[in-house]
Amino acid sequence: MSDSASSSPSTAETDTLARRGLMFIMSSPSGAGKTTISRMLLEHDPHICISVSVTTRPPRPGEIDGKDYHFVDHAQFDRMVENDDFLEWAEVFGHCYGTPKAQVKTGLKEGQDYLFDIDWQGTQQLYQKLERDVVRVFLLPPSIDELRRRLTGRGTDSAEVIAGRMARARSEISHWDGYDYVVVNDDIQTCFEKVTEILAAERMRRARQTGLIGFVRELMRPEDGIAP
Ligand SMILES: Nc1nc2c(ncn2[C@@H]2O[C@H](COP(=O)(O)OP(=O)(O)O)[C@@H](O)[C@H]2O)c(=O)[nH]1
Ligand SMILES: Nc1ncnc2c1ncn2[C@@H]1O[C@H](COP(=O)(O)OP(=O)(O)O)[C@@H](O)[C@H]1O
Repeated sequence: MSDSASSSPSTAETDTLARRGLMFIMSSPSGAGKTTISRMLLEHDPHICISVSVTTRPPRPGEIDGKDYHFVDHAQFDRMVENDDFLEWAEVFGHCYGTPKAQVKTGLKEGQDYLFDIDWQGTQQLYQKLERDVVRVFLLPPSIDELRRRLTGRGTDSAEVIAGRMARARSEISHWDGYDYVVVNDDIQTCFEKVTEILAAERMRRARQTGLIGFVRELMRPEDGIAP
């Protein structure tokens, strides 16, 4: 190896520079595809994990306790609120949803990224508390008709529940301007690629790359015997 190669930082070093984790929030009107995109991200990216919310909503068929949500009853949820166990919580569609505090705060310091599938109310609360760690992404459906088709096609909700979700869609969409990025989820693969690019760029933000100070100091160190 030449002198210049051994004294300059390698690509491997730059890839593993210490970095503070980020909170990657994805919101959308119900049915626009945030659960689908979240699952794709988690499957393809080993550096991000989901922040599993606590909810009083009953599980849907196929949902697993502890993986999709922590399913609790109202009394348990109220106790967690009283104990200040949540970073944020909100009532959506008549059920309570909350983001547990414990894991995220330590994980961020260790460089762990977290994905949040939460609504606009939770997004505002997290942004107020942890602004510099938060990246806010809003997904839009290509049309209202397509949103209805997706909610119906998902086959998890009754006609009444779907009508309720459709009725709320317009008010949810009205919060699009409280987000850093907005992506129209038309083709699923294209949407996934765009979301992945946002995540990659946000990881490179200077303020998040806590290892840069030492790295740059090393780059600027005068070489032995050569005056600066
Ligand atoms: N504020 C907040 N919202 C949440 C949380 N977990 C889920 N939500 C939101 O609650 C809403 C209903 O979620 P869900 O019942 O899973 O149905 P979905 O709309 O089909 O994903 C969605 O807008 C979620 O983003 C949370 O911890 N906090
Ligand atoms: N780009 C897309 N094109 C077609 N169907 C989609 C697309 N994205 C998601 N879907 C489907 O739409 C339904 C709702 O998606 P989901 O991810 O559950 O939405 P949300 O979590 O926002 O409520 C699911 O059946 C999903 O497979």
